[in-house]
Amino acid sequence: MKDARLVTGHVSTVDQAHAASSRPRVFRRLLRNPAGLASLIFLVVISLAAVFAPLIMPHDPATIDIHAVLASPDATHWLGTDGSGRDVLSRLIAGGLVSLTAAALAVGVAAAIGIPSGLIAGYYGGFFADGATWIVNLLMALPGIVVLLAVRSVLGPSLWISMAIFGILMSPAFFRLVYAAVRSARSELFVEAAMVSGLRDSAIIARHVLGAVRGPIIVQTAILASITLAIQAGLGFLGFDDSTVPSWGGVLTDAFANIYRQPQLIIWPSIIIALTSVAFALLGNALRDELGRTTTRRRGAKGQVEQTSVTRSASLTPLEPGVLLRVAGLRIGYPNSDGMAEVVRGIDLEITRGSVHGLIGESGSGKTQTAWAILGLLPSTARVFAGSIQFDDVDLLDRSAVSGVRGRRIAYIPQEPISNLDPSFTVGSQLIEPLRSVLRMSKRQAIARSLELLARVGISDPERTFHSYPHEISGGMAQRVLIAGAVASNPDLLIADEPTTALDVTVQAEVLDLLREIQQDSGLSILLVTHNLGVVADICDHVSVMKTGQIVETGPVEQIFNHPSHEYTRELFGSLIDEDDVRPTPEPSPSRSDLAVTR
Ligand SMILES: Nc1ncnc2c1ncn2[C@@H]1O[C@H](COP(=O)(O)OP(=O)(O)OP(=O)(O)O)[C@@H](O)[C@H]1O
Repeated sequence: MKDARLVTGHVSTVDQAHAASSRPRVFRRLLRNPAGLASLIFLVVISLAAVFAPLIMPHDPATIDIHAVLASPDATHWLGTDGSGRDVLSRLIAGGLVSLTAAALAVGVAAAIGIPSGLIAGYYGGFFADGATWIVNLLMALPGIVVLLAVRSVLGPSLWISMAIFGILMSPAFFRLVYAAVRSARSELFVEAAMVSGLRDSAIIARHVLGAVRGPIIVQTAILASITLAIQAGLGFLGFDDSTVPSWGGVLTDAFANIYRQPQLIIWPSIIIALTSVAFALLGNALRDELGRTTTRRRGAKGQVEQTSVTRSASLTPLEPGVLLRVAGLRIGYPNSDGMAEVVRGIDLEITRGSVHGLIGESGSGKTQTAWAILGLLPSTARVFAGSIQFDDVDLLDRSAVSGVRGRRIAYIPQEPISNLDPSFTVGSQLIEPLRSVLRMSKRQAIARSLELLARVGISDPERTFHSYPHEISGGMAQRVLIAGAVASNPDLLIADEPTTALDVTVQAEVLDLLREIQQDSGLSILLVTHNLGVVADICDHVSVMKTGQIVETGPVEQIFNHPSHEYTRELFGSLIDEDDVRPTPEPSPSRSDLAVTR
């Protein structure tokens, strides 16, 4: 069952990663897509004609010729003349600039409002999201045409004002799309990993979240441009635009007015508007085909993790010498229909400097909740209603304090290595990112440090791994990469949550050896969350046994293994006999003989 889950997850991630890695080739693939290529060529030609209109128009589009009113197409006026004797071809060419600019204005206004608000609301949630959603619902409920009529009666007929208002009315389309995509991207493990690595929210949004919504935004823009062009022509027909400025809508209006006297006039603006709208829609579809695979991202195995809203409840006292982390009387709960479901029920835990402390217990016993509480990354719905977490002299229940040490003095190694790497970026790019923004290294320094770290975690070809995408490396290598990233800042405490669960048995052994070697070389402390007594026996100095939110037994590994005092611990030992995933004794690996993390 566990294997099936892992295999499924791996395939999914690889597929996405593969799609993501080919993003730079999206444009080339678009050119190979017949509909994409045709629509792109058409739109480029139309845009160039609009921009260079003064050079290619055969007549002045505003010149009225009362001797040639509603003339049929001939050698002088290729598409005939309108009701005022103006050259239709020239007016269509000149109107292209107005119509395309007006469409761009509406889409630009919609994007400028909808995208940032969707990003902020999706990423932070809370009051802003509630308020923004309320406004969006209001905008969607407004009858657009009535609003435009009201604006016209107050400000007069102006295509630009009408399109700007129309842009505001269309902004919910962007908001809802971006909001949903960001909520989804927000729960990706690689976004959580970026938070744990200490990156600022703005950097996470710009790099990981915006990347996830970029595809849908491009597609939505193309579709809205198509709609806006049609609407713009309709507005002209209803008399919302300025009749002195040539536009496709204006030409269409004139053609309708003279439909019985010169029916062919209706053909030209209709064709150009329809073709341009279709070209935008086809381009959007082609882009969606190329980018679509990268937009549906797999949700992480853990629940959605947000900045925790915790309540401090205990004052801190100095830690005894040698103690690095002290958790005292910690209680965590989640509101439910019965009041509060307590998932961590008053635990005490001490981690001494330079030791490996195992936190073991059955699934659901509260191990991960304890680890996330230490990292300050509990879900927003979690309530810490008693206790304290003190790391050196830092109160980890203080949000601003914990973000100051997370990614610097406290690092984290997750359970599913591949899912914790963003498939859109190379390994190297993800390693240098926190080094640059958290440790303020120059790009050159960060690259050198990353290569050095990759070598030190036993990767035989650091240069190649550095330039690889996550789907191009194995799970074991990905975990080594994450370990390299975690120890990059020379942390004092490393929290490893089931770091070997997603790996096969031989790789598990290698990763455990690596962790132990790094710990011994650098003297950092490790809190190792696991459900595997074999892992505890392998590398832990101390162990705390958790059951239903409580620590039932704690002490040196030898003591607990030789003289387990709690019945539950004895049961765990009983089950160990049945376990088939106890690691074999590893062969010494020459590639890691030179492991040493510089401090
Ligand atoms: N967001 C949440 N809302 C409500 N309950 C939650 C939430 N997250 C976790 N829990 C509950 O908290 C309890 C402890 O979960 P936790 O993830 O810490 O268990 P665990 O010991 O790490 O288990 P595992 O080894 O399976 O990861 C579980 O009963 C779980 O259902």
